[in-house]
Amino acid sequence: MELEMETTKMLKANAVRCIDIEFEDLTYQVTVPKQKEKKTVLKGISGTFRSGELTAIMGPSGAGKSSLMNILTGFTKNGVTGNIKFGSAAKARKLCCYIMQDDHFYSWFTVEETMMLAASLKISNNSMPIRDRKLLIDQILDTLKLTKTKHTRCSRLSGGQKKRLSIALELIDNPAVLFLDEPTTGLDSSTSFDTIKLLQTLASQGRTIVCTIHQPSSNIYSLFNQIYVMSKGYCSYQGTPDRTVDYFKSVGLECPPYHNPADFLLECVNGDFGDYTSALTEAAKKPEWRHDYDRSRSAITASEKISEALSATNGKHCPSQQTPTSSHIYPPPEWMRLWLLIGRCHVQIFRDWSLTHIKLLMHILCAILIGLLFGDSGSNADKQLSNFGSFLVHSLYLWYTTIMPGVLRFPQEIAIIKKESFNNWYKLRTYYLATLITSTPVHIILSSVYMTIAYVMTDQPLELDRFVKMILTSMILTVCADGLGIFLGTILNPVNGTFVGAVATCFMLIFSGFLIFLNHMSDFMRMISYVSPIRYGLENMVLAMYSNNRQDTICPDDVLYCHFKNAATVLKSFGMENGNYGMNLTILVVQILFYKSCAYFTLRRQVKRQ
Ligand SMILES: Nc1ncnc2c1ncn2[C@@H]1O[C@H](COP(=O)(O)OP(=O)(O)OP(=O)(O)O)[C@@H](O)[C@H]1O
Repeated sequence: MELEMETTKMLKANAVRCIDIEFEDLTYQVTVPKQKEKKTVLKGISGTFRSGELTAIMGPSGAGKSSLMNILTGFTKNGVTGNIKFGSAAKARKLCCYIMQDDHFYSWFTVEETMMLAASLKISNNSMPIRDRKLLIDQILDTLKLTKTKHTRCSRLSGGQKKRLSIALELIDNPAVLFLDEPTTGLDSSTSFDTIKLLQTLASQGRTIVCTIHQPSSNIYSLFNQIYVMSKGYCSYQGTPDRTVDYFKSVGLECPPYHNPADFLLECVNGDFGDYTSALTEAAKKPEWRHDYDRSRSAITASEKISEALSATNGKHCPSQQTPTSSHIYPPPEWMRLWLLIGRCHVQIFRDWSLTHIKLLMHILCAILIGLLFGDSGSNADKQLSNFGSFLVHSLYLWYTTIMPGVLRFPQEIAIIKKESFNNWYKLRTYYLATLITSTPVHIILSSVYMTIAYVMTDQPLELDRFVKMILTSMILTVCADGLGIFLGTILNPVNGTFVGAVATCFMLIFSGFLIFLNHMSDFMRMISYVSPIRYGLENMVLAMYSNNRQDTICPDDVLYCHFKNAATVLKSFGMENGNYGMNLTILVVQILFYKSCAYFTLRRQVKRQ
């Protein structure tokens, strides 16, 4: 009761727009590899999900429940025929939100912070000032019994609290239609009941709420307004829970006394009492079993009727589909969302100390270790070959420590990105840009710290232009590694991504011009080496140190002959005398743009995938 009152209070500020979903003769075909004929997943099903009602889609595994949800939410478009109508709304997709089975949040944020950010991403300052947004959040959290967890980090919430937070986040902009994929999975019976009761309350205020559910208990089953049963791609029943037993009796299936009708229903469509699929499919088409039988005979629209009923019984208001909403909530402009997402990424970087602090510490320690290992190789004419080796170590170290986290970045976040971009929190390109804007400075800082320490410790010439060129090369090479890493992360799973990343790095190393000098490669092999970013990085480090009239290095007194004393000799011996620093840098930048653009398109493909 208290729950209902609070929800009503919240919704006074934001009236719900009533949207009925009607679909007719919906067919969905998929191509199955190695099979000539297409597989028909949905076989001409029809139905209506009314606003103000809570509908459960039930059926055995493989019946087509998720396929139906994905089609209605707009996730699946290919292979679908039939008509789908979302009331009178032109842009139906924008009115729905989809709460997926698993609840994914950024673990470093508290419930309140997550809600506040979602509110800022969904509601512009002009349509609701920040003070009102805070009030709205408090009301939603109160309604969903999450007030006590306001300052708890999302990762520490229980399963039921996570589910309620998922719902709370989507309630911020008061969607007209909510789809939920198995909202009770993983919850105990009491929490499951509370969750469905909450959905029932939210539906009774005018929303259209549709969820898939497996084997609900009898008390949960009775909370639904409509049950839509699917079996083998057909609709086997669409009616109220209380008429289920009579319905199955009409086709000769008698429910034993004291048996949960939901269990009986599943046993029937599972074929436990024989194959009744065609009998049930035919019976389900009869209007008298449909839950909206009376309404379909009435002249007034369903929404108006619900609106009337709600006004009469609960005093709640549900505007007609033709009437605009009483309150206008506008999303903020995309640049504002970009700003907010940059803020979120920054907070995440600083709170996830493993991401930045450990990396920084490792870079410092490794630079010192490598510095100690190579000693005065930068100035000692007898150690110039080792100095060349140190450049390869720098290139490889920066490349490897960047590409691997890159491979893992998006797979970890894909579920959150999918959820947030699908539910219109932001456009994918805004999110992608925000991650690039925040991650690039981190790579620049980390590579500069590493290279500065290594440069000084290996006794390289203390000339500003050479130092700047060295730092610039290491920065660009690091950002390039990040580009390839995220590209691999968007096309491969983490296991394959790390494997392919490691193999690609090995080949880039082979073609870098150190293990086999560029002038020792055949023309064809040298052409392949032009693909390797490590080649350009290494060549640029060598050019930064040895080109532009570099003074001879010092040959120690105890060494008779130092072949690499002269910088020109070094360049000639390694086949880099014709190298062009600016050109190499440009090629690296082009590679960065290529990898990062490809990564965006592959990420978009992944996000759009079911
Ligand atoms: N893109 C696809 N390619 C091949 N088969 C598919 C595709 N999409 C769905 N199917 C097949 O269609 C059938 C229905 O799948 P769907 O996921 O909709 O079932 P479901 O009722 O949601 O099952 P569950 O309850 O186990 O999640 C399954 O046999 C599935 O393998």
